[in-house]
Amino acid sequence: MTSHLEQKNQHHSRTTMDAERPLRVLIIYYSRTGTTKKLAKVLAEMLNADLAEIRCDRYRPGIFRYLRAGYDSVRIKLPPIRFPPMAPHDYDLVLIGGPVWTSYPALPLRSFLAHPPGLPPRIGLFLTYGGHSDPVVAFEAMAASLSQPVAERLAVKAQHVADGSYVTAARAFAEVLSKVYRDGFKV
Ligand SMILES: Cc1cc2nc3c(=O)[nH]c(=O)nc-3n(C[C@H](O)[C@H](O)[C@H](O)COP(=O)(O)O)c2cc1C
Repeated sequence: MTSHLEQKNQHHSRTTMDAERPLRVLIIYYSRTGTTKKLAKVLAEMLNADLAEIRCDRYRPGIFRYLRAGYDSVRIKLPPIRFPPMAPHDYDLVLIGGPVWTSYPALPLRSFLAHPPGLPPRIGLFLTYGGHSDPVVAFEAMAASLSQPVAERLAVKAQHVADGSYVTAARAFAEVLSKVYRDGFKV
């Protein structure tokens, strides 16, 4: 069944360049404990996007690995990651997201951004965070790793993912991206 939002997005997914083709969106994310994954999934539903998960065994859940994540993060020790065999460059828009660790993007995300595959000219960013640091620092670190300008960004507190209120913020973000696409990207 097509949801109201999907119908709306199909309508919004028109571009001045090609009025018939829907916006092709890829969402690339890392999530250690599932919070960012929940946000990525709801965004994928709203934008009719494909999902690509960055995986990293080094920080799989558990208290020891939590401590390891913090320890490595402070030392900027970039871990090996796995990324599905996808071609992000083939999409109109790529969203990249993950959690904040020690004020910066989580290390697996930093590993990805250190050697990204080809990316399209339009990028959006999203982060989840506990709330004890300002996500602006992490957004700026992500943007500094990219050669493309960032179209839009969204930060959601883990608590708001847990209580469900993140859906409103996710919808506003998805609608801005769809509208920007319909009206023509400025970046
Ligand atoms: C090692 C580590 C460091 C963290 N550092 C911060 C931080 O500096 N600021 C903050 O607001 N949240 C911090 N957090 C909380 C996470 O950003 C937050 O719980 C996030 O939503 C987890 O996402 P995930 O479930 O997708 O892994 C940290 C979490 C971990 C595991």
